[in-house]
Amino acid sequence: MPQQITIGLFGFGSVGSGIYHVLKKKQIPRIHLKTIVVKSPNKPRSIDSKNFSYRAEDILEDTEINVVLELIDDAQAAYTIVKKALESKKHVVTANKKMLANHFEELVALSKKHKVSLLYEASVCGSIPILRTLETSFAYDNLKSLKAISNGTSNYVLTRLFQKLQPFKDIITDAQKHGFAESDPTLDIDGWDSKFKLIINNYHAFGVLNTPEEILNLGIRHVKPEDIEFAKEKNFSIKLIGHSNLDEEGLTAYVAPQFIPKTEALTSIDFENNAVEIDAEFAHQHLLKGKGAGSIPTASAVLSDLVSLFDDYCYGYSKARQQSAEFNDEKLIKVYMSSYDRKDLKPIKFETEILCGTQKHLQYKIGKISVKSLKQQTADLSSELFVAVFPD
Ligand SMILES: NC(=O)C1=CN([C@@H]2O[C@H](COP(=O)(O)OP(=O)(O)OC[C@H]3O[C@@H](n4cnc5c(N)ncnc54)[C@H](OP(=O)(O)O)[C@@H]3O)[C@@H](O)[C@H]2O)C=CC1
Ligand SMILES: N[C@@H](CC=O)C(=O)O
Repeated sequence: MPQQITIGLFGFGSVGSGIYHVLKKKQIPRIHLKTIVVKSPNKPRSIDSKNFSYRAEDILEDTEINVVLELIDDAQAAYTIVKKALESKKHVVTANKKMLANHFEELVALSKKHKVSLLYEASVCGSIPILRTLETSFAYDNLKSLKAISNGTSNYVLTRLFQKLQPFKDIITDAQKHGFAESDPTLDIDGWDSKFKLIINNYHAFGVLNTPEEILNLGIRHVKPEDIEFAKEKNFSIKLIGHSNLDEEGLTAYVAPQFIPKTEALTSIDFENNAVEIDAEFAHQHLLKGKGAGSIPTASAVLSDLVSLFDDYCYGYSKARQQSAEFNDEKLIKVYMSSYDRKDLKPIKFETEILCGTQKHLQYKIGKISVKSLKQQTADLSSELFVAVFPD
């Protein structure tokens, strides 16, 4: 158990500055923030520039620093930092889901080899303690499904679009101002960020480790006013969902917008809030909800990881040890797709076509298709097709 936590912090953006202020406010005994490393020497800062260094070695080669907080927006640079930190036997707390999803196995193995903790609660659903909950409360229950609204930016955009018609890019600008969006917001709106989070969730919930390449991610970029009108008329909301379902045929997992009946709890999750709906064999249904993005709420998850180091906390990965579920993308799902141009609907071939229709100038069709086929058929689409999962 470390007697003293001496922190080296990488990044002073939305999350990095958040944890700085939280630590300053809490003044926790035996926790000392020693060094902050950022990238750009000439950037205006909210605190004195003498607080900053620009050399990673100032943290990585400082033997007094025993904990690295990795809170930067560059997944490749983060990988290099985290790898070196673990190899130097420093504990790591990170919020970087893109880095984790791409290097999961290697980094977890490194942390075990060097007997240090690698914690990342903030990487999935901001302030919601989902990973700790899966690890502790559901470690020996059998999870049947996990549905997550895990991207605050997309949920913020959809909430605003359902409130009133407004330009998509103006809402993204607001999400950036609030510090919710990734530096590259296409990660948010095209479902990549949700996919990285789904990969992390799946490992803790089902013991299945997917690669980013094998998971379908569809986003909300092409949602149109008529799609929203259609949803409202039918008493649905539209949410971007990371959906994982385990049955005797294996684990089906994908990220896509979904039409959700207004009677379901997930429809009430608005703005940057996130939620995770779990269905487990013994515990039945649970819903965790809370702020999924933003400076201070995300910092709270970083803080909880940090203080847990006093108890030598590290993840047990019990599901990975217990289960050997196979990933299965052959499952058929019911899908809605729409475009102003009927030609855009043609290239996607359903297994079974159920319905074709129009909503003002919008053409749509609904049918059944396997997750695998949908992934293959939407891979190189250049059209403005909006695709969403439709309830059975
Ligand atoms: N924003 C949010 O709500 C959430 C973000 N996350 C994750 O947290 C991480 C940080 O996000 P966020 O705070 O929003 O990002 P920001 O863009 O607000 O800040 C990024 C920070 O990283 C620094 N940085 C970038 N590259 C380097 C480098 N090579 N060495 C040192 N510092 C570097 C930047 O330095 P400089 O200031 O000099 O430009 C900046 O301070 C990301 O992985 C993100 O996905 C997770 C949950 C929620
Ligand atoms: N960009 C992300 C930040 C938190 O992970 C989001 O919008 O959810």
